[in-house]
Amino acid sequence: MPPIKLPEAFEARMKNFLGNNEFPEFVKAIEKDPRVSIRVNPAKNYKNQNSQNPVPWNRDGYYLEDRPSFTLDPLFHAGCYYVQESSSMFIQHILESVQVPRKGVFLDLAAAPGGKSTLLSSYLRGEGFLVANEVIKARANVLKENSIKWGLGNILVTQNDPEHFRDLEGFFDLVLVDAPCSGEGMFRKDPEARNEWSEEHVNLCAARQERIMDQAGALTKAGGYLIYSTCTFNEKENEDIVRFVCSEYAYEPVRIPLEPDWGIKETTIETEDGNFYGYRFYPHLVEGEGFFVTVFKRPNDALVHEPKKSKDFKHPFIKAVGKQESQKLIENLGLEKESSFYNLQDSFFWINSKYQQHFEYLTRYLNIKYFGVELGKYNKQQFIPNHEFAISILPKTGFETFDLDLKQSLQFLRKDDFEIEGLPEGWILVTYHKTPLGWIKNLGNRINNYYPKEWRIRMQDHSKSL
Ligand SMILES: C[S@@+](CC[C@H](N)C(=O)[O-])C[C@H]1O[C@@H](n2cnc3c(N)ncnc32)[C@H](O)[C@@H]1O
Repeated sequence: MPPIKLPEAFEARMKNFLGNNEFPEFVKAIEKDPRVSIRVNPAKNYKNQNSQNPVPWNRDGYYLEDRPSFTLDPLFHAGCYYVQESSSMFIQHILESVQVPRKGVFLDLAAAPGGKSTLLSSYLRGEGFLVANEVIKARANVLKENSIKWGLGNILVTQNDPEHFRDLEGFFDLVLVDAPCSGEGMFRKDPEARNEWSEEHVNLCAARQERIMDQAGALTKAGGYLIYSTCTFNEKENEDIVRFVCSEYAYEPVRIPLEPDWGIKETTIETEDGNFYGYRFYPHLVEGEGFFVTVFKRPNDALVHEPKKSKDFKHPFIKAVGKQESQKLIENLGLEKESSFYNLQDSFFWINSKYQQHFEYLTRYLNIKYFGVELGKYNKQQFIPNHEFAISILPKTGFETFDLDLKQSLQFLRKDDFEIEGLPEGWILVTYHKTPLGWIKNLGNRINNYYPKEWRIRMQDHSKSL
């Protein structure tokens, strides 16, 4: 099939922007196959086979030689890595070079499907807490699934319009807005995006980005950082939005160190408040897709919004678990002392006590889809563990484990029935290469498979996996 033609107006603008020498290189690169890359989850037990091809700006990122069948790799379902194009992984280089404190509360305002949220979650590790928000319901469900698979338990998934954050001015240590955009940088990876492009759509996106940034600009606390990114090339959605933010809010520029051989282009953006910096990723210069990112710092004398501590936590659905019952959970499940528990219906959820106050405060304002780790529930005296608990990085002491081979793992992930000789009776955590996949229960005469129905894999063909 002939490639989908690039929109004429887009071509004319890019030619003007890049110049006659560079433009043909850009077009040639767009017609090539995109480079597939993954970002490994450092909190999971994963032996990466691709360490010879690292992404230069992210120590967890690796290029693959071709596109394997991720669906048929159990470790993909176990959250051992995330398939993410490499330019987006630059966010980690920003966090590390600016040394953004890990102890904070971060917000990813436009988060689905969760590529950048899982990166932020790894950066925060056990120290900080992330609010991953997505306004569109179906996309928020995908974000929830990916947050659960990543497994660190430091994410609060919300489904809100940016406007709903208006009472949280000055609350967050870092706000990331990976804005919905016209997607010019995805013309290679997703050629259909070329058909959806028009000058009007660019203008529409720019107007929406202004609306989002008008809210987002207020949410960063004094000394905190605001990161704005898009996967598009035009200035209306990039540099002009940076100027808009500067016209609305007091921010300071942040310059990010680059290695010349990375091919990333720094642009200087003149604003009323001096020069800011944009980082542009072009497919003919970097091993990645089109991307733009800029970093702002909130002045130290700006607002700091501390969460107010209330004695009794009140929420229409979420209930705090009392001291005695919490102690029982800690002992029975072998969890750390610094654990706080909540009930949603009869299910128990875990969060790290370090961010209990922030979490409880946020529940007043936001529409919550998921938080921490859903552990399971008690049926009489018996604990019924949840899948979310199985694939989290929380310890699962006291449970039997059994390592499946590839065939058995795929049977488990398809939610098929299967038999294994010699298993003890009761709940068993099944693993693949020692990484948890989920629960089975051996009833003696049969084995029940507790893999979530809605996540089961349907692909039968056993072709090349990672
Ligand atoms: C570029 S995508 C985010 C990708 C994500 N950060 C990642 O790395 O996986 C932009 C997201 O913004 C959401 N969005 C659309 N309209 C929005 C709006 N008005 N306000 C906030 N987010 C919006 C889209 O549904 C989409 O999920």
